Amino acid sequence: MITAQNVFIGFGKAAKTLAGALANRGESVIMIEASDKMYGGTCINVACIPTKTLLTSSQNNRLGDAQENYRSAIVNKNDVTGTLRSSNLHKLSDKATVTVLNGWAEFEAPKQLKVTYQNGKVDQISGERIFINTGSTPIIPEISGLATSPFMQTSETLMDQRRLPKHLAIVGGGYIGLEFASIYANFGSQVTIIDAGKQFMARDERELAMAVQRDMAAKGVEFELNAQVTQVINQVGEAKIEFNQDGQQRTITADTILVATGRKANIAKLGLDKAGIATNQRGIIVDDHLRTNVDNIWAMGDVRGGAQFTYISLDDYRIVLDQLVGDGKRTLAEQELVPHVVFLNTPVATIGLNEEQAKNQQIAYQVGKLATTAVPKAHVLGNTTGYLKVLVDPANHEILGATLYCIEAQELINMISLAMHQHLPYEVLRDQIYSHPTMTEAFNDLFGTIK
Ligand SMILES: Cc1cc2nc3c(=O)[nH]c(=O)nc-3n(C[C@H](O)[C@H](O)[C@H](O)COP(=O)(O)OP(=O)(O)OC[C@H]3O[C@@H](n4cnc5c(N)ncnc54)[C@H](O)[C@@H]3O)c2cc1C
Ligand SMILES: NC(=O)c1ccc[n+]([C@@H]2O[C@H](COP(=O)([O-])OP(=O)(O)OC[C@H]3O[C@@H](n4cnc5c(N)ncnc54)[C@H](O)[C@@H]3O)[C@@H](O)[C@H]2O)c1
Repeated sequence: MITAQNVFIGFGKAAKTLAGALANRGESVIMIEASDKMYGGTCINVACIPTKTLLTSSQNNRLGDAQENYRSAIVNKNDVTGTLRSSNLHKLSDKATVTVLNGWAEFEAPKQLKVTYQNGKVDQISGERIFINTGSTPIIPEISGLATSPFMQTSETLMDQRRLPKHLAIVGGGYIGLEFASIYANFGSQVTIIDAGKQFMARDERELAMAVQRDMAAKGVEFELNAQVTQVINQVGEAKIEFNQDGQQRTITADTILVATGRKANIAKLGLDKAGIATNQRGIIVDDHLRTNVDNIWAMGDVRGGAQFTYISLDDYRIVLDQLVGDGKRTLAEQELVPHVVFLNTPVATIGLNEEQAKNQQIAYQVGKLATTAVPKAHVLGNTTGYLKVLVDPANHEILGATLYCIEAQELINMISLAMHQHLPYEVLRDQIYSHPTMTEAFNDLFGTIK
């Protein structure tokens, strides 16, 4: 039996950060990670970092042979993820009180785990505290011929292919679908998004959705909305994808199908029932402090069935650390107002209310709007697509929300988020002295348009 004060299942964002913090306090830590290709977790190995690395490469590689550009981008992406994987491992494994085990963990009892290594060897582990951070996996919809299709890929497997798809059909037009569509269209694939939803970017205001759809279409991305895929027929060299759309049966062919229809919490084969840990259809049930129903067992990150973002997993670490070494006041409530970013050629970043929601909910607001083309730095960067829009409260002048569709929106949104969390009147951002030329200085003019 190997024992430690703190045992972590899964090397995710929350786990690795909390493990490091507890080890720095001299506590003993066991980190159990199923795959030696996943040290550091999903984000750095197969999700956020590789996709954003590929997006950058796809934007830079406009000349030359498309297939060769793609192949070298994959090699570069592997270099980036390999470097981060190694540094993430060493950040923990080099600490005196940390043991990293490479095997599959499952519960045998509330405080007891079994770890099975690749060679079949098994260790028994016990911990005073156990933290579950096992992440999520792609949902593969039950569509005849899809799961067994040799043309089917997930976000993870597609990024390991060194052959550029000729025609990439993406089932699902959410975060992953849109980001991969941008990347692969830039590299030169023909891309078709097939989404079951009636509305494109249903969570966002129509003005934004229409602008994004128009701009992606201009880059060659095709959209099939309100489309229920009924069957995949696998042929030599390509698949036929049949779908129902507005009462009509339609078919397209593609040599690669990316399934991007959401991700589900990784709770299978964890032995949660042996520990008596309660789950629902979304994942492990936790309270506002991320405690499961079993004492001294927490669940953090995607596995707890909340919003699936790395920065949410990181904040989960803060909530748990605060209980262990602080005053325990931090809860999930702080995660209610967070930015969201879709990383496209022109990124989309939103926070709080959009104008449609304010209207529908009859919330009083004033609006400020600026076309990206009015921002000098956008010209310097060579991308003047889009607009910036903010809503403010007419009574106290605080910011109610922002929709930024412009180059560098992923950075700008964090300053708006800060102002919202600090309850600053919008005039603070309007009258700030910003360095020049930057995208941030757009706030002088943007908030100057409030009326
Ligand atoms: C393609 C893609 C792009 C994304 N882009 C972004 C983005 O730009 N920004 C953003 O904020 N979010 C993004 N996300 C979401 C983000 O990646 C996840 O929300 C985040 O990585 C979840 O981290 P986590 O802490 O829950 O655990 P993870 O990082 O998923 O770690 C879980 C770990 O547990 C291990 N594991 C599982 N079961 C066991 C077991 N029984 N025993 C031992 N180990 C186990 C797994 O191997 C894995 O390493 C993206 C996701 C995808 C798929
Ligand atoms: N930039 C980021 O922060 C980022 C990037 C990628 C992924 N992520 C995270 O990963 C999660 C998973 O991403 P995702 O894109 O897989 O999920 P998603 O929930 O964002 O989108 C899923 C899409 O698939 C569609 N869909 C569902 N079933 C379908 C079916 N049978 N046929 C056709 N369409 C179908 C839905 O209508 C929806 O548009 C995201 O929710 C997000 O939390 C974040």
